[in-house]
Amino acid sequence: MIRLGTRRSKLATAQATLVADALRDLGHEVELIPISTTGDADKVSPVEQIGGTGIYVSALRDALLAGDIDIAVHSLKDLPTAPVDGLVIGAVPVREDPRDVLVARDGLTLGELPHGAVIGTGAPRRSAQIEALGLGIECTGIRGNVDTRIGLVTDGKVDAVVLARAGLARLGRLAEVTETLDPIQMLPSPGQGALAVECRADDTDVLTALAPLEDAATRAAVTAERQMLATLEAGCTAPVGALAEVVEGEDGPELWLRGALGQEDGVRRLSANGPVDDPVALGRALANELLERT
Ligand SMILES: NCc1[nH]cc(CCC(=O)O)c1CC(=O)O
Repeated sequence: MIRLGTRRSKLATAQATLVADALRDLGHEVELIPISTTGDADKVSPVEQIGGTGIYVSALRDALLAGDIDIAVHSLKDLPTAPVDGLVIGAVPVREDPRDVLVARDGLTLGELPHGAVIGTGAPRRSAQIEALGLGIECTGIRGNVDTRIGLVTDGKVDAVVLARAGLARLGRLAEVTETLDPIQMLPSPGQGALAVECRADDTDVLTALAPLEDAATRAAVTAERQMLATLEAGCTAPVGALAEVVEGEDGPELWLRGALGQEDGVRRLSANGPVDDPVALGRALANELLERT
């Protein structure tokens, strides 16, 4: 029996169920164990104020280390980049669409929103990239789950919200999307759309069970994105967008990484290519290039 720990939100439960079903298809018995996190208990305070995105994962990690659960399913973008002693990401399954989407009133796109329109988003990465478009669109901080955020548009509290396409896909709510944002304008959060299945580093049975869920291309991409973030975090606190993809280069597959760094006077964007088997070097190099030009 594999005990799978999950947050209680609809999205977390949907993601946990995806992993549980994949493991059951492989012949394993899986039990879902819901766990409450600080991020779920306080849905009002800005995430930065109550400890950053790590608030969503620390309770799950504690349960893993205590042996109360065997695996934890996280949205990779919510997982802090610092490794935890005794834990590893046992599998990174194939990624959903990593892009952000707009859910706007009256079916509007970003380009159709009027000057002075208000977009609800609590993510500095999203507001920095929207403001850099120079459209006179304002961003206002919001929190809450996907239902709450879409409800703000339906109730006329904001003109639009920006959400991860992957979350809406997993909740069966893609019909609400009014525009999928091109990464040229809106680079997603490092790891967005990907899941991390975390387990104890010495749990060989579980590591063996998780191996078939692994997608090598997704692992390479998110490793580059997260290394870029980790290197930038050491050098600044500005908002970061990143997206890596395995593309067909002249000499076979290579990794293409795009990065965005929010600055006071706009958003700096750069990209770089590198070998698929060294995503860490690529992420570090692009981060250093972004920092050098700061
Ligand atoms: N910050 C919360 C969060 N964490 C993961 C997702 C969506 C799923 C994903 O990106 O994998 C979301 C919601 C959102 O940003 O719209």
